[in-house]
Amino acid sequence: MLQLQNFIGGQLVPPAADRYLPLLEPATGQVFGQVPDSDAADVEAAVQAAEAALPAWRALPAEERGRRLVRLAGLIEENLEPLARAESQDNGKPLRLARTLDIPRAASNFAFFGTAAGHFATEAHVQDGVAVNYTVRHPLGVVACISPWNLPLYLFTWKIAPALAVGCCVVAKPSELTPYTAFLLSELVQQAGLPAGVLNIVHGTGPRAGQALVEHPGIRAISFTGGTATGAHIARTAAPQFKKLSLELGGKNPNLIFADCDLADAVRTSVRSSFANQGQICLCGSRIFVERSIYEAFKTEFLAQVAALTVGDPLEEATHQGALVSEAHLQKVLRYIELAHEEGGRLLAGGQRVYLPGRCAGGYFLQPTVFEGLSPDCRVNQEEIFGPVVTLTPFDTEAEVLAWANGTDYGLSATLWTRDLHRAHRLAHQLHAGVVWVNTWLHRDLRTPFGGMKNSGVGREGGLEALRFFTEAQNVCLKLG
Ligand SMILES: NC(=O)C1=CN([C@@H]2O[C@H](COP(=O)(O)OP(=O)(O)OC[C@H]3O[C@@H](n4cnc5c(N)ncnc54)[C@H](O)[C@@H]3O)[C@@H](O)[C@H]2O)C=CC1
Ligand SMILES: O=C(O)/C=C/C=C(\O)C(=O)O
Repeated sequence: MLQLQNFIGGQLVPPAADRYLPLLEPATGQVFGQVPDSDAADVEAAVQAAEAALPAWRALPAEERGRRLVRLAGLIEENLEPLARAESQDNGKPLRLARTLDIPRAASNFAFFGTAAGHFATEAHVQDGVAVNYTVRHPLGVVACISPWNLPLYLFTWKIAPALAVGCCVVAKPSELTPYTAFLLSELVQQAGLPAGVLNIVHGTGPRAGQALVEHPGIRAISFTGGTATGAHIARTAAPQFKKLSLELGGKNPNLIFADCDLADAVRTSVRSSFANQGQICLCGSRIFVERSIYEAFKTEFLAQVAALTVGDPLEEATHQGALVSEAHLQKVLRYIELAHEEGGRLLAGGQRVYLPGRCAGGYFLQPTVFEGLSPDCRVNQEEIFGPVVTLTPFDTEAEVLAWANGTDYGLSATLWTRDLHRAHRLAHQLHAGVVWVNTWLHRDLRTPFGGMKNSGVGREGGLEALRFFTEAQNVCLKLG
């Protein structure tokens, strides 16, 4: 049986306590491997390896660090198929999605930040004739990157790449539910010529390995993506040690669909933003507000396209909807479906667990689910479900829909559908969302600031924001004359 290992000091090593957790395939419910159940001893070894590697890594010219990261991007591209298969097996997502989105984006993350390393510049502030101040950005040192299960390699690399690019050494922990591609990355890291200890990967649970990592005094910064409750817990642990924090948390994202939109595009893209990756992307639009004059037309076409989504074996090319990540997560989403009924929602589509025949008989499948008739302030419209469940609500005025869109504790992303440019800008600036898409969704440019307002997070990832996050700014003031 497949047995994953930690990657510490350039070596694949078993966990110190020799304890393992089962690794389940969500599409079948079957165990297909074991993942280390690491603890504080493994974290200690990883931090020590990172500290030992730090002086040489930070001293390398940025272009040279960048070259190694670009090489790693190339190796990921060369291994697209095995990585995509591993991601699909581990997470339950359609193989097609892993092949076209997750793994290519993991390669882009390294290529982008590898290249960015050589373009990263600092500021100078000249006080005419008096002094010149210039900023030096020192790598923070050893940092922790903790990532979730929904986009495993995509988000794991999104954090690691900028940290390595600026000269930090990393101890990274992927989700214990989806560690397979991070393990495969260990092998590619060696081939890319990253020196031993520059990137260390410790597998295990949040409460044991994750907590030990967050608490470790040698860790100078934590970049975390995951649930809001976990983010709050990490912040409470890290704050007394004055660790720098980047928290990318949950969302309850609105789609605002105006009557003057391109309806066909709005429907097609809203189906994707509702159900891509089984609705398990923090950016998925789960509250769909439609201007009343086109509500029925939108609903009819939306439901027709939802009915055409195939829930099936993630390995099949025809599958649109794979399995949810775990039985526990499926049960959580099913409880929200019950709650939607209790809160007075009318079920328009789905609502049931799917039992597939054959290989996938034990898998965690759910129909794409649509409700209408729920008030904007009910729990289903307020809490992050993180699954294939969306609500439709008609609106009458811009002010009304803006209040509803902003009326949650979250503020990650929002999608506007309108041909009126004035309205698009007016509303975009008033939306409490770190990312606003107009007439598109999940259109990513890796240079842009990425992150959420309110309970959706602290700080921004992407481009210069990420490079700056992993550095300590120092001002040097030189008196002139
Ligand atoms: N980006 C997002 O928006 C995500 C949101 N979620 C939401 O969070 C809910 C809970 O999902 P979980 O799998 O429990 O996500 P989680 O937020 O607990 O897990 C994310 C990562 O944090 C680690 N972790 C957990 N506790 C930790 C701790 N005390 N210290 C350090 N690391 C820790 C986990 O091992 C994993 O690597 C989901 O139902 C979903 O609503 C989950 C994943 C991603
Ligand atoms: O950076 C992106 O393109 C997407 C990020 C998605 C998440 O952070 C998430 O789903 O948790």
